[in-house]
Parts: sequence; C-alpha cells; structure tokens
Amino acid sequence: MASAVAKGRLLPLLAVAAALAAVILYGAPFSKSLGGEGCSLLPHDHFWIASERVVALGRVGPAAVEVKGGLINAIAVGDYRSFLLRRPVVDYGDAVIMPGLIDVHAHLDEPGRVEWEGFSTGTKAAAAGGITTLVDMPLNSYPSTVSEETLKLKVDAARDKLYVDVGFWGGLVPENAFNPSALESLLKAGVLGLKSFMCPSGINDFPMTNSTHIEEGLVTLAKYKRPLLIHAERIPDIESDDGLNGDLDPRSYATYLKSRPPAWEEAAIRDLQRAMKDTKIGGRSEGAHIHIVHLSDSKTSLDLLKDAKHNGAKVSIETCPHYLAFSAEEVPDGDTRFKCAPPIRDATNRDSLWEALLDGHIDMLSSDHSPSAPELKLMEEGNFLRAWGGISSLQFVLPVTWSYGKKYGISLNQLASWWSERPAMLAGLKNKGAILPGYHADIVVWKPEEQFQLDDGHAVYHKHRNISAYLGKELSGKVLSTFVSGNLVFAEDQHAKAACGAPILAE
Ligand SMILES: NC(=O)NC(NC(N)=O)C(=O)[O-]
Ligand SMILES: [Zn+2]
Ligand SMILES: [Zn+2]
Repeated sequence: MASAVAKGRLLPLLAVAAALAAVILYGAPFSKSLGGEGCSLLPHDHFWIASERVVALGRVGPAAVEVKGGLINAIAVGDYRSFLLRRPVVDYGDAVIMPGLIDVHAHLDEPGRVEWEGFSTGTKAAAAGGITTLVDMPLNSYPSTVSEETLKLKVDAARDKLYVDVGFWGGLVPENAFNPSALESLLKAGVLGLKSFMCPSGINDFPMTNSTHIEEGLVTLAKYKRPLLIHAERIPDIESDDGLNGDLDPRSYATYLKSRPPAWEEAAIRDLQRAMKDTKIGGRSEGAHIHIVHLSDSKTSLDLLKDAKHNGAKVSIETCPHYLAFSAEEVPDGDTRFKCAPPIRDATNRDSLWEALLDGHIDMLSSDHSPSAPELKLMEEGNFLRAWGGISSLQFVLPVTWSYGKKYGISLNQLASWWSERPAMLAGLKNKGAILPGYHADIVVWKPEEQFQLDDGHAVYHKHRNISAYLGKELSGKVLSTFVSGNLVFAEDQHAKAACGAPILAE
C-alpha cells in the first residue's frame, strides 16, 4: 500500500526509515514555533499522531504524521507501529485522521452582537466540531466589516478569544463599491475577500448591492486576486404572485417557501451574467473570482452557473449541510429553527444538490452558521415570516455531512476536498487544507462510525443550543481530537485552557 502512494506522486522523499521498508517518510523544509502556555492539551511541540485511516496524499490508509513546531513535518505511510517505538506518539487506532475543516462562511457576530454568538463560544464550538479555521462574515456584528477601521475593531475584539484560526471577509456595500481606494484600504488591511448581498440582508448597516456595484468591486478585487462572495437572491422585477394570494399562514413552512422561490436565486444569477463574464481571461476583472454562497436551487440557477463555468468564468459554488440534510416536506410548521435564506427546498431539489456536489459542479461546503438571540427566532409564535433567518450548525457540520451523505456514497477524500482543500483555495490560505509536509498541523481526529444522539446530555458549545435545527437528531461521527497549528485544542470534551488560535490577515 505504501509504495502505491509513494510512486512519483507527491513530495520529495527526504528520509526513509531504513530498517522498515514498509514505511515511507515525506519531509518538510521548515518549522514554526508553537503558541504559549495553556494552548495545548498535549505537552509536546514535537510528536507523532497515527492511525489506520489517515486522509493524506490522495488516499486513506495507515500512516503516522509528524508534527513539529506547529507544522506537519513528515508523513510516514504504511505500517507505522514499530517505526514509532520510543517516539512521543498518539495512536488513534482505527479513528480517521483528516485535515481540519475550513468553514468559509460563519457569522460570529462580534463585536456588537455577542449576545448572538461571539468569538469565544463560536470558536469553541468550531474546535469541538473539528473545524480548525473559519472565515467570519462581515455582517451581523456591529459595526459591519466594511472598512479598514471596522476590520480593526473585529481583530481587536477577537484578541485572546480564538480557539481556532479565524480570517475575515469584508463587505462590498454601495458606500464603498464605487470607491476603489476605500476598497483597497480594506483589502490591504487584510480581509481575505469581500462579500455582498443582492437582496436585503436583514442588517441595517449592510445594504444590498446591485450588479453594477458588483462589477465595479470586482475590478479592484482582481488586482488583489481575492474573491467576491455573493448572497445570490434577488427580488425579480416582476414578481409572480403564485400561491402568495389567499390565506397566508405565517406558521406554515409552505408559506415561507413560496415567499422566496427559486426564481429569486435565478434572477440574481441572471443579473450576474456580465460580472461573471468579466472574470474570464481577457475580461475587465480577470483575476477576480465570484463565489456563490449557500446555493439552494439545484435547477435553473445551478444550470446557469454550470454554463458560466463551462464558458470560462471564474466562479465557484458552495452549499450548506442544511440543504443536504433536510427537505421542505419534513420541516414542521412553526419550527423556525429551520428558517434560512434561501430556504430549504423539496426532497427532489436536495437529491439534485447531492448529485451536483458528487459530480463536482458544487465545489465546497460551508456551515452558514447564522445564529441570533433566541427571542428573535420567535420559536413560541412560530412565525416564519418574521423570525430571524439563519441556521445554527457550526459544531455539527462534520457529523451532519457524513451522516446524511452516507446514503449517497460519499468518501472521506470527498469530505476533505469539500471541507478543507477547496475552502482553503477559495480563501487563499496557503499551507492549510491538507495533511502535507510544510502545512499547518490543523487536524481533526474522528470516528465516523460512532453514533450519538444530539440530546440534552450532549455538550454543545454554541452560545444558544436550543435554536439549532439539528438538536434531537441521531448523528454518526464523533470528533475525538482537534489540532490547530499542532496545539491540541479539543479532546475528550475539553478545550485547551488558553485560546491560541490566530487571526488570519491577507498580505
Ligand atoms: N444576515 C444573515 O446572516 N443572513 C444569513 N441568513 C441566512 N442564510 O438565512 C445569510 O447568510 O444570508
Ligand atoms: Zn447569505
Ligand atoms: Zn451567511
């Protein structure tokens, strides 16, 4: 098995344990020092972790991973046990060792709305769920991250509160879209890219943009080679009133579903045709990249995006676990925990989303963790039209993707691609998103087969556990350990004492 992987595939072979022909060792060129006191539950900065199922180098199999100074230093592929005698090693048996998840779409709501989530609880939940990096959305905090100054407020608010690494998206809003120097100062200050809405965002200081704002913003983004993430729903110029006449029961999920039809996603994507074309080689914003967040409509909207990609536009697509796990048919009336925008659609739509993900038309997954204060979910009243829209899911996305994906035959390598490799590329995170020598030792160790009930006895680190639509579900996939830059930040239902995650700022 070892030699099959080694054959000319990847990195230079720096050393081979001569006594053990079965072990192939890949080495890294440099190392970086670890964080300080209390950062890790493991008292070493040089150690090995090993298991029968390491997801690395394009395969899943027995291997040991050497972690040194926060980086992956080497990978010994094959029968590692005798090789590791007398070395500090954690042998995880048949648990899976996989790259940590990178969640490119989470709303942590700090500063300004810590009563919704906050950096501390949000990143503790991430660590407990095997997420090692997340990128925070520019809205739902107050103020929104739309300028150099407001980014500074974010970074200041995050100090000493991060249990995992956190990057930041900035906002593209009408106020800065036609002002390249304002956008440049935001980009120079370190946001990893920008995000905009094509419909009202629900947040006053984050107004929506039209396609002209977007086309202008992309020209500046092209210079920096950073992406624009777009919430692609737009109220069509002529709204059909299908089904929206007659009695509207705001507790009925059908009412909500009809209020945001696939035509909204389609209208936004049609409106983006010119912007997408501009990203092509030779186009006005060549070098820029459009990323469609949380795609729900797997029909015309997806077809239009597939065409754009096929014609050379630089476009990527994400969807979220809730669109893959749930269907409109099963959302109980009045259960506003399931309210999000765009909405969760019918089961046929869900199956087609899975198909598109498996076929590579959808590139990656994200949580779109968007909690609020519980009162705003109006759970007693159950009013879908007035409740806060957003699914609370951060800690659960790995077991959810796995549990609901099993019946579609997903593999561990696909999980690593959708949750680590592709998101790292989107966010421009070099040295993250894979278990490779020289990369950050950002790793999740988990047991896919272990089932658990997400009941009252289960530790949930989100600020508000009861607003999550996943509560009460039986899931498969228990996270044992999470490493961020070699620090064991979560293990056995415990977090490291100190919050040593790093803010990530683009250079
Ligand atoms: N203001 C929000 O957080 N909105 C979010 N809400 C959802 N998805 O329901 C989003 O990402 O659009
Ligand atoms: Zn959105
Ligand atoms: Zn969102």
